[in-house]
Amino acid sequence: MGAIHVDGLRKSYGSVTAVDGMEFAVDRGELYGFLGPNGAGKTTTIRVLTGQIQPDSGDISVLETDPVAEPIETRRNVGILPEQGSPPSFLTPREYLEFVGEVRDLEPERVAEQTAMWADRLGFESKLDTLHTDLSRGQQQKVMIAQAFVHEPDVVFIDEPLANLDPLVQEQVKQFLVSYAAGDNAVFVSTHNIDVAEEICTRVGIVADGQLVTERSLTDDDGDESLLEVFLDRVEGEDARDTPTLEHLDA
Ligand SMILES: Nc1ncnc2c1ncn2[C@@H]1O[C@H](COP(=O)(O)OP(=O)(O)OP(=O)(O)O)[C@@H](O)[C@H]1O
Repeated sequence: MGAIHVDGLRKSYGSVTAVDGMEFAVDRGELYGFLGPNGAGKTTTIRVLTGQIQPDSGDISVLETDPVAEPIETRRNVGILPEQGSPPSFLTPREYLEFVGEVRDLEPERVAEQTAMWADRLGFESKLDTLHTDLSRGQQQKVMIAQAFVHEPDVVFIDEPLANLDPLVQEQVKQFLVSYAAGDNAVFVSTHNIDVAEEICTRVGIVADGQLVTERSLTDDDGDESLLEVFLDRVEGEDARDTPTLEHLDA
């Protein structure tokens, strides 16, 4: 059984169909890239898989747990770095990571170790006791990365992992994600960044209009086309045909 399994997933918000028959599976050891344009249904899929919202239909499992029937158990097992998430403004990074450790039933010594390790790895030691409200957006993102991994989960869902980070930290985070997946964990990364996906992912699923339109292995020889070419062909090509041109406006 894979780490993540999705079959026939559907989710609408009123009259808007966000996810429309999504299907894929991710194994341990994979760094799976979920690549698609704005509004393709990536965040909605992650929110369903992490038990934050209920789907309309579909068979899904995460580490052999059903996120619909057991949302709390699912969230306990996984790490989540949400899109546009930020740590509570009224806590410091140290306090927030202690809180996360408590919620996740970690020993205080383990949390202290993890906090020191992450602060060192991402360079926020000097900010450990500063309120988040006084940290930059990038510094807050570093704390959010730390909270996703503090309990060393077997599956991690990450929405745009490199947003707001400087190039040096981006490199460190990319290398960390690659090594974390190689340690028999499943890392699921939603992104718009084709270059990053091509650089770090073992496999990529391209999403458009709430469906997986194609998948590509980046470890096996999977054709001559670059990921950008595959993306443009399968996604932008369709959008481009629908995009009104000046000639349409003149007509
Ligand atoms: N809470 C909501 N209420 C109504 N519609 C929503 C809601 N959340 C998302 N949608 C709609 O569902 C569709 C899919 O949105 P979703 O956020 O899953 O896409 P995405 O691929 O993550 O996009 P982006 O890359 O822009 O973050 C979009 O049309 C969006 O407008």
